[in-house]
Amino acid sequence: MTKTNLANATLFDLNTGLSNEEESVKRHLSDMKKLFHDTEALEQQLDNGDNPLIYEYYALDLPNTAGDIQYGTSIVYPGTLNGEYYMTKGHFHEILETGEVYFCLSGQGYMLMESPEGEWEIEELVPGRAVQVPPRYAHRSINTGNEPMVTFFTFRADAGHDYGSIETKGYRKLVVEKDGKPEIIDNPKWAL
Ligand SMILES: O=P(O)(O)OC[C@H]1O[C@](O)(CO)[C@@H](O)[C@@H]1O
Ligand SMILES: [Fe+2]
Repeated sequence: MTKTNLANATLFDLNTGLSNEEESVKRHLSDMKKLFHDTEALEQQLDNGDNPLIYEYYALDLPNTAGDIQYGTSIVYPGTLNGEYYMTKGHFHEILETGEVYFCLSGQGYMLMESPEGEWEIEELVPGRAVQVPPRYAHRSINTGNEPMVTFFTFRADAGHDYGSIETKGYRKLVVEKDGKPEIIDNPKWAL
């Protein structure tokens, strides 16, 4: 029997979601310019020299042939921009028929999902809850709590990321704070 060297393992902190072994990808407010609906409030905050870290995640350097699986953690920090909760950019996969699983380790929020045809889904993320994103659905995680929201994700490693329509049009739905609680509203800026 030959011992191969193909397996991969990474240690993540169960509370923070962070790993000392790898460098995370960090997205600050300045990376989210067209993604929050109140672009004026965003520019104002940046002009005031306030550029908070909105989220970070791991894009591990793993093999990505068909059959390989990518995995990592994602950490969305708490906060709002004029009522819109901090969130990830969100994306489709280049291989559109790709599903993905997120398992919430800590914090609370939602996974907002949308197909190219405009069907949408939303699932709550709380510690211990696993959410399967269906194939073809763009997905964005949204932190509606007061603590960092940590998820573990896994999906086919060759799927790629497609930000095209998200960066130009956004999502059809937004999750905003209303009377201290999350509310789903239509994106006033979304247009065909
Ligand atoms: O592409 P976004 O919206 O910045 O989010 C990145 C997240 O999605 C993933 O790409 C998984 O599809 C992770 O790497 C990460 O958690
Ligand atoms: Fe994804």
